[in-house]
Amino acid sequence: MLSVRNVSKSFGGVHALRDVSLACGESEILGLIGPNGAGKSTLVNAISGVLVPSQGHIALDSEDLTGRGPEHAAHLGVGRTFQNLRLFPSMTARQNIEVAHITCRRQRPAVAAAIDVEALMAEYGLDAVADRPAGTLPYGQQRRLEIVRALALGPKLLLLDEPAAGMNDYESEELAHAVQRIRDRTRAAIIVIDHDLRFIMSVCDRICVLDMGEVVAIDAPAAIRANPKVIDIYLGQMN
Ligand SMILES: Nc1ncnc2c1ncn2[C@@H]1O[C@H](COP(=O)(O)OP(=O)(O)OP(=O)(O)O)[C@@H](O)[C@H]1O
Repeated sequence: MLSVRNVSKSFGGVHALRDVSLACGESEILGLIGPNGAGKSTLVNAISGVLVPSQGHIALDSEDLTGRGPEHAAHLGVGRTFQNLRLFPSMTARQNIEVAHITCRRQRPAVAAAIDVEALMAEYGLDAVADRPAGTLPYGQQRRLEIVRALALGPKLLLLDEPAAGMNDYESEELAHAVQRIRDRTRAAIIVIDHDLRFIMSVCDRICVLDMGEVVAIDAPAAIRANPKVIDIYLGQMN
């Protein structure tokens, strides 16, 4: 279980996160929404060790993640995708995935043994392009490759930063099913950031709304839709 306790982060005079607390349990899909600049990416960066919080604590099960760096987070089973893709472009698709699988094998060999990299690539339609450099693949395949790479880490916690960006309705519906399948199979805790409210409402068990670095509400999708503060922020976009 992920626990974020009283986390704040400032960049100079900008308070990107103010006293944020939340939890995400095994097999839970938690959405993270909020207007541009609300602090969503900052929170995910703090959880994945990319940023050191100015205050507060982050833990996965009993292991402290606070400011320990992205490698430490990966070793503990925090997998993530990025808003702007961050694959190793000159390595092949398979090599990108193997790097994550090796990390898992080193730290959690039993988990790694249960992951079949070839089967994962086939499931996500990447088997035919496994030997092509990642940077030469079409955008949609690169997005799927990032997800497969995160899965090859055997994540206990999976962070998906705008996975539906640039997708049409059909693709985002497929993605919603894929994310739920991942949860059912891996029992990972999953945090999803996205601006596509329909996607978020359909895929998440609970949703956390951030605004100006603060948690406005954390609740089930139906309650979020009916929350006056949230409606105010989204100016009627909820329905
Ligand atoms: N490295 C940085 N240096 C200075 N300010 C930053 C930095 N990263 C984020 N900020 C600021 O912190 C605030 C929160 O930004 P953040 O990117 O976390 O928001 P977001 O909710 O992810 O927004 P978006 O939906 O546009 O991606 C913004 O005011 C942003 O300008």
